[in-house]
Amino acid sequence: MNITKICCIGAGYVGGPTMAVIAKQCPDIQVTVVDLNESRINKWNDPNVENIPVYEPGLSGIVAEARGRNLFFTTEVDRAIKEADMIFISVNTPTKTYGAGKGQAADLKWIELCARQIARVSTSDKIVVEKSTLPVRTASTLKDILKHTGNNVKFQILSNPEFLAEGTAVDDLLTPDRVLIGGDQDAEGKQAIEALVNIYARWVPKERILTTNVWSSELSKLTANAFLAQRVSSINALSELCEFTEANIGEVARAIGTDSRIGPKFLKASVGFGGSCFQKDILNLVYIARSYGLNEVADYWEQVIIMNDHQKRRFANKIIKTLYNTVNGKKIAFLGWAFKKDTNDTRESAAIYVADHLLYEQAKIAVYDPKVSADQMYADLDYLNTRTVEENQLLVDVVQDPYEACQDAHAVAILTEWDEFKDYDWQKIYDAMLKPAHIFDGRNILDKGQLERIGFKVSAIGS
Ligand SMILES: NC(=O)C1=CN([C@@H]2O[C@H](COP(=O)(O)OP(=O)(O)OC[C@H]3O[C@@H](n4cnc5c(N)ncnc54)[C@H](O)[C@@H]3O)[C@@H](O)[C@H]2O)C=CC1
Ligand SMILES: O=C(O)[C@H]1O[C@H](OP(=O)(O)OP(=O)(O)OC[C@H]2O[C@@H](n3ccc(=O)[nH]c3=O)[C@H](O)[C@@H]2O)[C@H](O)[C@@H](O)[C@@H]1O
Repeated sequence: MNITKICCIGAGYVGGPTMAVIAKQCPDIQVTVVDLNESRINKWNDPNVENIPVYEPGLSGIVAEARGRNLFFTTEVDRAIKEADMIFISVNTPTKTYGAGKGQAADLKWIELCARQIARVSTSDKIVVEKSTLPVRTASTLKDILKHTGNNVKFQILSNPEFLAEGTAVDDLLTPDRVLIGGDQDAEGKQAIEALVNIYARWVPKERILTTNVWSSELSKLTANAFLAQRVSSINALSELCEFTEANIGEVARAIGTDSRIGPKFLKASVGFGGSCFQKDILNLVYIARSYGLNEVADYWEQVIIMNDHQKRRFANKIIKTLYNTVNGKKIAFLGWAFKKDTNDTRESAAIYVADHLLYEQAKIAVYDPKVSADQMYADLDYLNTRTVEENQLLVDVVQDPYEACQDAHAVAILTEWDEFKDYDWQKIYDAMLKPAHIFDGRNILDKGQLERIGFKVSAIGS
Protein backbone atom coordinates (compact mmCIF):
# COMPACT_ATOMS: atom_id res chain seq x y z
CA MET A 1 0.00 0.00 0.00
CA ASN A 2 1.50 3.31 -1.07
CA ILE A 3 0.87 6.16 1.35
CA THR A 4 0.65 9.61 -0.26
CA LYS A 5 -1.34 11.57 2.31
CA ILE A 6 -0.94 11.52 6.06
CA CYS A 7 -3.10 13.31 8.61
CA CYS A 8 -2.05 13.73 12.22
CA ILE A 9 -4.68 14.66 14.80
CA GLY A 10 -3.02 16.68 17.59
CA ALA A 11 -0.42 19.40 16.96
CA GLY A 12 1.28 19.11 20.34
CA TYR A 13 4.75 18.21 21.59
CA VAL A 14 4.55 14.87 19.78
CA GLY A 15 2.34 15.50 16.74
CA GLY A 16 4.23 18.65 15.65
CA PRO A 17 7.83 17.37 15.77
CA THR A 18 7.09 13.81 14.56
CA MET A 19 5.16 15.02 11.55
CA ALA A 20 7.73 17.72 10.75
CA VAL A 21 10.40 15.01 10.59
CA ILE A 22 8.26 12.66 8.46
CA ALA A 23 7.55 15.58 6.09
CA LYS A 24 11.24 16.45 5.92
CA GLN A 25 12.28 12.87 5.17
CA CYS A 26 9.43 12.11 2.75
CA PRO A 27 8.95 15.17 0.50
CA ASP A 28 6.58 13.17 -1.73
CA ILE A 29 4.11 12.54 1.11
CA GLN A 30 1.66 15.29 2.03
CA VAL A 31 1.53 15.62 5.82
CA THR A 32 -1.31 17.61 7.38
CA VAL A 33 -1.33 18.23 11.13
CA VAL A 34 -4.72 19.20 12.54
CA ASP A 35 -5.84 20.48 15.91
CA LEU A 36 -8.98 21.94 17.44
CA ASN A 37 -6.87 24.53 19.19
CA GLU A 38 -6.85 27.41 16.74
CA SER A 39 -4.23 29.47 18.53
CA ARG A 40 -1.83 26.50 18.54
CA ILE A 41 -2.33 26.01 14.78
CA ASN A 42 -1.80 29.74 14.20
CA LYS A 43 1.50 29.52 16.03
CA TRP A 44 2.62 26.56 13.89
CA ASN A 45 1.77 28.74 10.87
CA ASP A 46 3.45 31.89 12.22
CA PRO A 47 5.48 33.52 9.40
CA ASN A 48 8.35 33.82 11.89
CA VAL A 49 9.21 30.17 12.34
CA GLU A 50 10.90 30.89 15.67
CA ASN A 51 7.39 31.43 17.11
CA ILE A 52 6.19 27.84 16.64
CA PRO A 53 4.60 26.61 19.87
CA VAL A 54 7.08 23.88 20.72
CA TYR A 55 10.68 24.75 21.47
CA GLU A 56 13.05 21.96 20.42
CA PRO A 57 16.63 22.40 19.22
CA GLY A 58 16.65 22.07 15.40
CA LEU A 59 12.88 21.97 15.00
CA SER A 60 12.29 25.43 13.55
CA GLY A 61 14.74 24.72 10.70
CA ILE A 62 12.90 21.53 9.77
CA VAL A 63 9.52 23.26 9.89
CA ALA A 64 10.89 26.10 7.76
CA GLU A 65 12.08 23.58 5.17
CA ALA A 66 8.89 21.54 4.90
CA ARG A 67 6.06 23.93 5.80
CA GLY A 68 4.00 24.92 2.78
CA ARG A 69 5.81 22.29 0.67
CA ASN A 70 4.41 19.06 2.06
CA LEU A 71 3.77 19.99 5.70
CA PHE A 72 0.55 21.80 6.60
CA PHE A 73 -1.07 22.87 9.87
CA THR A 74 -4.82 23.46 9.89
CA THR A 75 -7.99 23.33 11.97
CA GLU A 76 -9.90 21.72 9.09
CA VAL A 77 -9.96 18.34 10.76
CA ASP A 78 -12.70 16.69 8.69
CA ARG A 79 -11.12 17.51 5.35
CA ALA A 80 -7.68 16.27 6.37
CA ILE A 81 -9.14 13.01 7.73
CA LYS A 82 -11.16 12.43 4.60
CA GLU A 83 -8.20 12.93 2.26
CA ALA A 84 -5.65 10.86 4.21
CA ASP A 85 -4.59 7.23 3.62
CA MET A 86 -3.00 7.10 7.04
CA ILE A 87 -4.14 8.93 10.20
CA PHE A 88 -1.95 9.33 13.27
CA ILE A 89 -3.78 10.00 16.52
CA SER A 90 -1.47 12.10 18.67
CA VAL A 91 -3.85 13.72 21.11
CA ASN A 92 -3.37 14.13 24.84
CA THR A 93 -4.11 11.19 27.17
CA PRO A 94 -3.82 12.75 30.63
CA THR A 95 -4.62 11.17 33.97
CA LYS A 96 -8.37 11.18 34.67
CA THR A 97 -9.45 13.92 37.07
CA TYR A 98 -12.99 12.65 37.70
CA GLY A 99 -15.08 9.52 38.16
CA ALA A 100 -13.83 5.94 38.10
CA GLY A 101 -10.04 5.73 37.97
CA LYS A 102 -9.68 9.39 39.02
CA GLY A 103 -6.02 10.19 39.65
CA GLN A 104 -4.74 7.02 37.95
CA ALA A 105 -6.44 5.87 34.74
CA ALA A 106 -5.74 7.56 31.41
CA ASP A 107 -8.54 9.79 30.22
CA LEU A 108 -9.35 8.44 26.77
CA LYS A 109 -12.07 10.98 26.01
CA TRP A 110 -10.03 12.68 23.27
CA ILE A 111 -8.99 9.36 21.72
CA GLU A 112 -12.58 8.22 21.50
CA LEU A 113 -13.67 11.56 20.01
CA CYS A 114 -11.00 11.15 17.32
CA ALA A 115 -12.18 7.63 16.53
CA ARG A 116 -15.77 8.78 16.23
CA GLN A 117 -14.79 11.67 14.01
CA ILE A 118 -12.71 9.39 11.76
CA ALA A 119 -15.63 6.96 11.58
CA ARG A 120 -18.06 9.74 10.72
CA VAL A 121 -16.17 11.47 7.92
CA SER A 122 -14.18 8.68 6.23
CA THR A 123 -15.25 7.56 2.79
CA SER A 124 -12.18 5.48 1.86
CA ASP A 125 -10.10 2.74 3.59
CA LYS A 126 -7.53 4.01 6.08
CA ILE A 127 -4.76 2.97 8.40
CA VAL A 128 -5.24 4.51 11.84
CA VAL A 129 -2.05 4.78 13.88
CA GLU A 130 -2.01 5.13 17.67
CA LYS A 131 0.80 7.60 18.29
CA SER A 132 -0.48 8.73 21.70
CA THR A 133 0.55 6.65 24.70
CA LEU A 134 -2.39 4.38 25.48
CA PRO A 135 -3.43 1.67 27.91
CA VAL A 136 -2.84 -1.81 26.56
CA ARG A 137 -5.93 -3.00 24.61
CA THR A 138 -7.06 0.46 23.51
CA ALA A 139 -6.84 -0.73 19.90
CA SER A 140 -9.83 -2.98 20.55
CA THR A 141 -11.90 0.08 21.56
CA LEU A 142 -10.83 1.93 18.43
CA LYS A 143 -11.61 -1.08 16.29
CA ASP A 144 -15.05 -1.37 17.81
CA ILE A 145 -15.91 2.25 17.15
CA LEU A 146 -14.50 2.22 13.63
CA LYS A 147 -16.26 -1.05 12.76
CA HIS A 148 -19.63 0.56 13.25
CA THR A 149 -19.35 3.34 10.70
CA GLY A 150 -21.98 1.81 8.50
CA ASN A 151 -20.32 3.04 5.30
CA ASN A 152 -18.21 -0.01 4.42
CA VAL A 153 -14.89 1.71 4.98
CA LYS A 154 -12.14 -0.66 6.19
CA PHE A 155 -9.74 0.40 8.91
CA GLN A 156 -6.49 -1.13 10.09
CA ILE A 157 -5.26 -0.11 13.53
CA LEU A 158 -1.54 0.13 14.23
CA SER A 159 0.26 1.02 17.44
CA ASN A 160 3.36 3.16 16.88
CA PRO A 161 4.27 4.66 20.24
CA GLU A 162 6.64 7.59 20.38
CA PHE A 163 9.85 7.37 22.42
CA LEU A 164 11.23 10.88 21.86
CA ALA A 165 12.33 12.86 24.88
CA GLU A 166 11.71 16.59 25.06
CA GLY A 167 14.75 18.73 24.44
CA THR A 168 16.23 16.08 22.14
CA ALA A 169 13.12 15.39 20.06
CA VAL A 170 14.65 16.12 16.66
CA ASP A 171 17.72 13.93 17.22
CA ASP A 172 15.57 11.19 18.71
CA LEU A 173 13.30 11.28 15.66
CA LEU A 174 16.10 11.40 13.10
CA THR A 175 18.18 8.66 14.74
CA PRO A 176 15.89 6.65 16.99
CA ASP A 177 17.17 3.68 19.01
CA ARG A 178 14.20 1.88 17.54
CA VAL A 179 10.81 2.44 15.96
CA LEU A 180 8.08 0.16 17.24
CA ILE A 181 5.09 -0.82 15.12
CA GLY A 182 2.40 -3.19 16.35
CA GLY A 183 -0.47 -4.47 14.26
CA ASP A 184 -2.79 -7.37 13.58
CA GLN A 185 -0.94 -10.50 12.57
CA ASP A 186 -3.27 -11.48 9.70
CA ALA A 187 -2.46 -10.66 6.05
CA GLU A 188 -4.21 -7.28 6.05
CA GLY A 189 -2.64 -6.31 9.37
CA LYS A 190 0.81 -7.21 8.06
CA GLN A 191 0.21 -5.14 4.94
CA ALA A 192 -0.64 -2.14 7.11
CA ILE A 193 2.48 -2.69 9.23
CA GLU A 194 4.54 -2.84 6.03
CA ALA A 195 3.08 0.48 4.83
CA LEU A 196 4.27 2.24 7.98
CA VAL A 197 7.61 0.38 8.02
CA ASN A 198 8.22 1.70 4.50
CA ILE A 199 7.78 5.29 5.66
CA TYR A 200 10.29 5.01 8.52
CA ALA A 201 12.67 2.92 6.39
CA ARG A 202 13.40 6.06 4.34
CA TRP A 203 15.76 7.13 7.13
CA VAL A 204 15.77 4.50 9.89
CA PRO A 205 17.85 1.32 9.34
CA LYS A 206 15.48 -1.64 8.90
CA GLU A 207 16.98 -3.56 11.84
CA ARG A 208 15.88 -0.72 14.11
CA ILE A 209 12.25 -1.01 13.06
CA LEU A 210 10.64 -3.57 15.34
CA THR A 211 7.28 -5.08 14.54
CA THR A 212 5.08 -6.86 17.08
CA ASN A 213 1.48 -7.62 17.76
CA VAL A 214 -0.57 -4.57 18.67
CA TRP A 215 -0.85 -5.37 22.39
CA SER A 216 2.91 -5.82 22.89
CA SER A 217 3.50 -2.48 21.23
CA GLU A 218 0.94 -0.67 23.39
CA LEU A 219 2.31 -2.23 26.58
CA SER A 220 5.95 -1.65 25.61
CA LYS A 221 5.47 2.11 25.67
CA LEU A 222 4.14 2.13 29.24
CA THR A 223 6.86 -0.33 30.20
CA ALA A 224 9.68 1.77 28.73
CA ASN A 225 8.57 4.85 30.65
CA ALA A 226 8.10 2.82 33.83
CA PHE A 227 11.64 1.40 33.58
CA LEU A 228 13.17 4.83 32.91
CA ALA A 229 11.33 6.47 35.79
CA GLN A 230 12.19 3.54 38.03
CA ARG A 231 15.89 4.16 37.43
CA VAL A 232 15.48 7.79 38.50
CA SER A 233 13.54 6.80 41.62
CA SER A 234 16.13 4.11 42.41
CA ILE A 235 19.03 6.54 42.26
CA ASN A 236 17.02 9.18 44.12
CA ALA A 237 16.21 6.72 46.90
CA LEU A 238 19.91 6.07 47.32
CA SER A 239 20.70 9.77 47.20
CA GLU A 240 18.94 10.12 50.53
CA LEU A 241 20.99 7.30 52.01
CA CYS A 242 24.13 9.02 50.69
CA GLU A 243 23.24 12.17 52.59
CA PHE A 244 23.36 10.20 55.86
CA THR A 245 26.49 8.17 55.17
CA GLU A 246 29.01 10.45 53.41
CA ALA A 247 28.77 8.31 50.29
CA ASN A 248 28.41 10.48 47.18
CA ILE A 249 25.61 9.66 44.77
CA GLY A 250 27.59 10.83 41.72
CA GLU A 251 30.39 8.45 42.63
CA VAL A 252 27.94 5.63 43.33
CA ALA A 253 26.23 6.23 39.96
CA ARG A 254 29.56 6.13 38.16
CA ALA A 255 30.61 3.00 40.00
CA ILE A 256 27.46 1.07 39.15
CA GLY A 257 26.98 2.60 35.68
CA THR A 258 30.26 1.18 34.40
CA ASP A 259 28.79 -2.29 34.81
CA SER A 260 27.65 -2.89 31.25
CA ARG A 261 24.58 -4.73 32.52
CA ILE A 262 23.45 -1.59 34.36
CA GLY A 263 24.77 1.07 31.96
CA PRO A 264 25.54 4.74 32.70
CA LYS A 265 22.41 6.50 31.43
CA PHE A 266 19.49 7.74 33.51
CA LEU A 267 21.37 7.56 36.79
CA LYS A 268 21.43 11.26 37.64
CA ALA A 269 20.02 11.99 41.06
CA SER A 270 17.60 14.89 41.01
CA VAL A 271 14.94 16.78 42.87
CA GLY A 272 12.53 14.32 41.22
CA PHE A 273 11.48 13.52 37.69
CA GLY A 274 8.91 15.71 36.00
CA GLY A 275 7.38 15.89 32.56
CA SER A 276 3.96 15.10 31.26
CA CYS A 277 4.41 11.37 30.92
CA PHE A 278 6.40 9.44 33.53
CA GLN A 279 3.92 9.98 36.33
CA LYS A 280 0.79 9.62 34.21
CA ASP A 281 2.04 6.49 32.45
CA ILE A 282 3.09 4.74 35.64
CA LEU A 283 -0.19 5.65 37.31
CA ASN A 284 -1.91 4.19 34.28
CA LEU A 285 0.16 1.00 34.51
CA VAL A 286 -0.75 0.74 38.20
CA TYR A 287 -4.41 1.20 37.36
CA ILE A 288 -4.35 -1.42 34.61
CA ALA A 289 -2.60 -3.95 36.86
CA ARG A 290 -5.14 -3.33 39.64
CA SER A 291 -8.04 -3.65 37.24
CA TYR A 292 -6.83 -7.22 36.51
CA GLY A 293 -6.54 -7.87 40.26
CA LEU A 294 -2.71 -7.84 40.10
CA ASN A 295 -2.17 -5.95 43.34
CA GLU A 296 1.48 -6.92 43.87
CA VAL A 297 2.33 -5.72 40.34
CA ALA A 298 0.46 -2.48 40.96
CA ASP A 299 2.13 -1.88 44.35
CA TYR A 300 5.56 -2.53 42.87
CA TRP A 301 5.23 0.18 40.22
CA GLU A 302 3.36 2.61 42.47
CA GLN A 303 6.45 2.77 44.65
CA VAL A 304 8.25 4.63 41.84
CA ILE A 305 5.77 7.49 42.18
CA ILE A 306 5.76 7.38 45.98
CA MET A 307 9.57 7.74 45.93
CA ASN A 308 9.39 10.63 43.47
CA ASP A 309 6.85 12.51 45.59
CA HIS A 310 9.05 11.90 48.63
CA GLN A 311 12.10 13.31 46.82
CA LYS A 312 10.30 16.55 45.88
CA ARG A 313 8.83 16.93 49.36
CA ARG A 314 12.11 16.32 51.16
CA PHE A 315 13.89 18.88 48.93
CA ALA A 316 11.33 21.54 49.89
CA ASN A 317 11.45 20.53 53.55
CA LYS A 318 15.24 20.66 53.57
CA ILE A 319 15.10 24.28 52.41
CA ILE A 320 12.69 25.14 55.20
CA LYS A 321 14.62 23.24 57.86
CA THR A 322 17.96 24.76 56.84
CA LEU A 323 16.53 28.27 56.85
CA TYR A 324 15.87 27.88 60.58
CA ASN A 325 12.46 26.24 60.14
CA THR A 326 10.79 29.25 58.62
CA VAL A 327 10.73 30.74 55.14
CA ASN A 328 8.01 33.25 55.99
CA GLY A 329 8.76 36.44 54.04
CA LYS A 330 12.11 35.08 52.82
CA LYS A 331 13.04 35.34 49.17
CA ILE A 332 14.13 32.13 47.50
CA ALA A 333 15.54 32.26 43.97
CA PHE A 334 14.57 29.49 41.57
CA LEU A 335 16.93 28.88 38.68
CA GLY A 336 14.97 26.85 36.15
CA TRP A 337 11.26 26.15 35.96
CA ALA A 338 10.88 23.73 33.01
CA PHE A 339 11.02 20.03 33.92
CA LYS A 340 14.35 19.59 32.14
CA LYS A 341 16.81 21.57 30.07
CA ASP A 342 16.21 22.65 26.46
CA THR A 343 12.44 22.72 26.72
CA ASN A 344 9.73 25.25 27.55
CA ASP A 345 7.48 22.49 28.91
CA THR A 346 6.64 22.83 32.61
CA ARG A 347 4.21 19.94 32.96
CA GLU A 348 4.73 18.14 36.30
CA SER A 349 7.99 20.00 36.81
CA ALA A 350 9.45 19.41 40.28
CA ALA A 351 9.94 23.20 40.47
CA ILE A 352 6.17 23.66 40.68
CA TYR A 353 5.81 21.28 43.59
CA VAL A 354 8.72 22.82 45.51
CA ALA A 355 7.55 26.39 44.85
CA ASP A 356 3.99 25.64 45.95
CA HIS A 357 5.29 23.99 49.12
CA LEU A 358 7.36 27.08 49.94
CA LEU A 359 4.56 29.51 49.03
CA TYR A 360 2.22 27.74 51.44
CA GLU A 361 4.91 28.42 54.05
CA GLN A 362 4.66 32.13 53.13
CA ALA A 363 7.96 32.35 51.23
CA LYS A 364 8.52 34.70 48.30
CA ILE A 365 9.84 33.28 45.08
CA ALA A 366 11.92 34.82 42.30
CA VAL A 367 12.18 32.71 39.17
CA TYR A 368 14.56 32.82 36.25
CA ASP A 369 13.76 30.60 33.27
CA PRO A 370 14.00 32.43 29.96
CA LYS A 371 12.02 29.78 28.06
CA VAL A 372 8.93 29.91 30.28
CA SER A 373 6.48 32.83 30.43
CA ALA A 374 5.32 34.40 33.70
CA ASP A 375 1.71 33.55 32.85
CA GLN A 376 2.62 29.89 32.52
CA MET A 377 4.32 29.94 35.93
CA TYR A 378 1.33 31.63 37.57
CA ALA A 379 -1.00 29.08 35.98
CA ASP A 380 1.18 26.21 37.23
CA LEU A 381 1.00 27.19 40.89
CA ASP A 382 -1.87 25.97 43.01
CA TYR A 383 -1.15 28.63 45.67
CA LEU A 384 -1.81 31.43 43.18
CA ASN A 385 -5.05 30.02 41.80
CA THR A 386 -7.39 32.21 43.78
CA ARG A 387 -5.34 35.42 43.73
CA THR A 388 -5.24 38.49 41.53
CA VAL A 389 -2.49 39.09 38.99
CA GLU A 390 -1.05 41.86 41.20
CA GLU A 391 -0.90 39.52 44.22
CA ASN A 392 0.76 36.85 42.10
CA GLN A 393 3.40 39.29 40.97
CA LEU A 394 4.22 40.17 44.56
CA LEU A 395 4.56 36.53 45.59
CA VAL A 396 6.33 35.24 42.51
CA ASP A 397 8.71 37.61 40.81
CA VAL A 398 9.54 36.38 37.31
CA VAL A 399 12.80 37.94 36.13
CA GLN A 400 14.86 37.83 32.97
CA ASP A 401 18.22 37.79 34.66
CA PRO A 402 19.60 35.13 37.03
CA TYR A 403 21.56 37.70 39.04
CA GLU A 404 18.41 39.74 39.63
CA ALA A 405 16.63 36.60 40.86
CA CYS A 406 19.32 36.11 43.50
CA GLN A 407 19.44 39.71 44.71
CA ASP A 408 18.64 39.78 48.45
CA ALA A 409 17.65 36.11 48.40
CA HIS A 410 18.24 33.81 51.37
CA ALA A 411 18.65 30.80 49.16
CA VAL A 412 19.08 29.69 45.56
CA ALA A 413 17.36 26.51 44.43
CA ILE A 414 18.65 24.76 41.29
CA LEU A 415 15.73 23.03 39.61
CA THR A 416 16.78 22.46 35.99
CA GLU A 417 20.04 20.94 34.78
CA TRP A 418 21.39 23.84 32.70
CA ASP A 419 24.97 23.64 31.44
CA GLU A 420 25.38 27.42 31.71
CA PHE A 421 25.42 27.29 35.53
CA LYS A 422 29.14 26.58 35.28
CA ASP A 423 29.65 29.97 33.60
CA TYR A 424 27.75 32.00 36.20
CA ASP A 425 29.68 34.48 38.30
CA TRP A 426 28.91 32.80 41.63
CA GLN A 427 30.97 35.34 43.56
CA LYS A 428 28.68 38.07 42.21
CA ILE A 429 25.64 36.03 43.22
CA TYR A 430 27.09 35.47 46.70
CA ASP A 431 27.71 39.19 47.14
CA ALA A 432 24.12 39.98 46.14
CA MET A 433 22.52 37.50 48.56
CA LEU A 434 21.61 37.79 52.24
CA LYS A 435 24.01 35.90 54.51
CA PRO A 436 24.32 33.10 55.26
CA ALA A 437 23.78 32.41 51.56
CA HIS A 438 22.43 28.94 50.80
CA ILE A 439 22.42 26.92 47.61
CA PHE A 440 20.13 23.90 47.28
CA ASP A 441 21.43 22.04 44.27
CA GLY A 442 18.53 19.85 43.17
CA ARG A 443 20.50 18.55 40.20
CA ASN A 444 23.83 17.92 41.85
CA ILE A 445 25.70 19.77 39.12
CA LEU A 446 27.55 22.62 40.79
CA ASP A 447 31.08 22.40 42.18
CA LYS A 448 30.33 22.20 45.88
CA GLY A 449 33.93 22.78 47.01
CA GLN A 450 34.32 25.88 44.86
CA LEU A 451 31.05 27.37 46.14
CA GLU A 452 31.94 26.63 49.76
CA ARG A 453 35.25 28.42 49.27
CA ILE A 454 33.29 31.52 48.21
CA GLY A 455 31.27 31.24 51.41
CA PHE A 456 28.06 29.52 50.31
CA LYS A 457 26.40 26.88 52.41
CA VAL A 458 25.69 24.15 49.84
CA SER A 459 23.21 21.35 50.10
CA ALA A 460 23.33 19.07 47.04
CA ILE A 461 21.16 16.05 46.40
CA GLY A 462 23.00 12.92 47.43
CA SER A 463 26.14 14.41 48.90
N1 LIG B 1 5.30 15.06 25.33
C1 LIG B 1 6.12 14.05 25.08
O1 LIG B 1 7.34 14.20 25.16
C2 LIG B 1 5.60 12.71 24.69
C3 LIG B 1 4.25 12.43 24.69
N2 LIG B 1 3.79 11.19 24.31
C4 LIG B 1 2.36 10.92 24.25
O2 LIG B 1 1.83 11.57 23.08
C5 LIG B 1 0.49 12.02 23.32
C6 LIG B 1 0.39 13.50 23.02
O3 LIG B 1 1.24 14.19 23.91
P1 LIG B 1 1.61 15.72 23.69
O4 LIG B 1 1.91 15.96 22.26
O5 LIG B 1 2.64 16.03 24.72
O6 LIG B 1 0.22 16.41 24.06
P2 LIG B 1 -0.23 17.93 23.79
O7 LIG B 1 -1.23 18.23 24.83
O8 LIG B 1 0.98 18.78 23.63
O9 LIG B 1 -0.95 17.88 22.37
C7 LIG B 1 -2.15 17.22 22.11
C8 LIG B 1 -2.96 18.07 21.15
O10 LIG B 1 -4.11 17.32 20.72
C9 LIG B 1 -5.17 18.25 20.49
N3 LIG B 1 -6.45 17.53 20.45
C10 LIG B 1 -7.07 16.87 21.46
N4 LIG B 1 -8.21 16.31 21.01
C11 LIG B 1 -8.33 16.63 19.70
C12 LIG B 1 -9.29 16.34 18.70
N5 LIG B 1 -10.35 15.57 18.98
N6 LIG B 1 -9.10 16.83 17.47
C13 LIG B 1 -8.02 17.60 17.19
N7 LIG B 1 -7.07 17.90 18.09
C14 LIG B 1 -7.21 17.42 19.34
C15 LIG B 1 -5.05 19.23 21.62
O11 LIG B 1 -5.70 20.45 21.32
C16 LIG B 1 -3.52 19.37 21.75
O12 LIG B 1 -3.02 20.48 21.01
C17 LIG B 1 0.17 11.64 24.76
O13 LIG B 1 -0.50 10.41 24.76
C18 LIG B 1 1.53 11.48 25.39
O14 LIG B 1 1.51 10.56 26.46
C19 LIG B 1 4.65 10.22 23.89
C20 LIG B 1 5.99 10.45 23.86
C21 LIG B 1 6.59 11.71 24.24
O1 LIG C 1 6.65 9.35 26.90
C1 LIG C 1 7.25 10.40 27.05
O2 LIG C 1 6.72 11.48 27.25
C2 LIG C 1 8.75 10.44 27.05
O3 LIG C 1 9.14 10.48 28.44
C3 LIG C 1 10.53 10.61 28.66
O4 LIG C 1 11.02 11.79 28.06
P1 LIG C 1 10.91 13.23 28.76
O5 LIG C 1 9.91 13.16 29.88
O6 LIG C 1 10.70 14.21 27.69
O7 LIG C 1 12.35 13.53 29.36
P2 LIG C 1 13.43 12.63 30.14
O8 LIG C 1 14.76 12.96 29.60
O9 LIG C 1 13.07 11.21 30.17
O10 LIG C 1 13.35 13.23 31.60
C4 LIG C 1 12.22 13.04 32.42
C5 LIG C 1 12.51 13.57 33.81
O11 LIG C 1 13.44 12.73 34.49
C6 LIG C 1 14.51 13.52 34.98
N1 LIG C 1 15.75 12.70 34.99
C7 LIG C 1 16.15 12.06 33.87
C8 LIG C 1 17.29 11.30 33.89
C9 LIG C 1 18.04 11.17 35.05
O12 LIG C 1 19.09 10.48 35.12
N2 LIG C 1 17.61 11.83 36.16
C10 LIG C 1 16.47 12.59 36.16
O13 LIG C 1 16.11 13.16 37.20
C11 LIG C 1 14.58 14.70 34.03
O14 LIG C 1 15.27 15.78 34.59
C12 LIG C 1 13.12 14.97 33.81
O15 LIG C 1 12.57 15.73 34.85
C13 LIG C 1 11.26 9.44 28.00
O16 LIG C 1 12.66 9.61 28.15
C14 LIG C 1 10.91 9.33 26.53
O17 LIG C 1 11.51 8.17 25.96
C15 LIG C 1 9.39 9.24 26.38
O18 LIG C 1 9.03 9.20 25.01
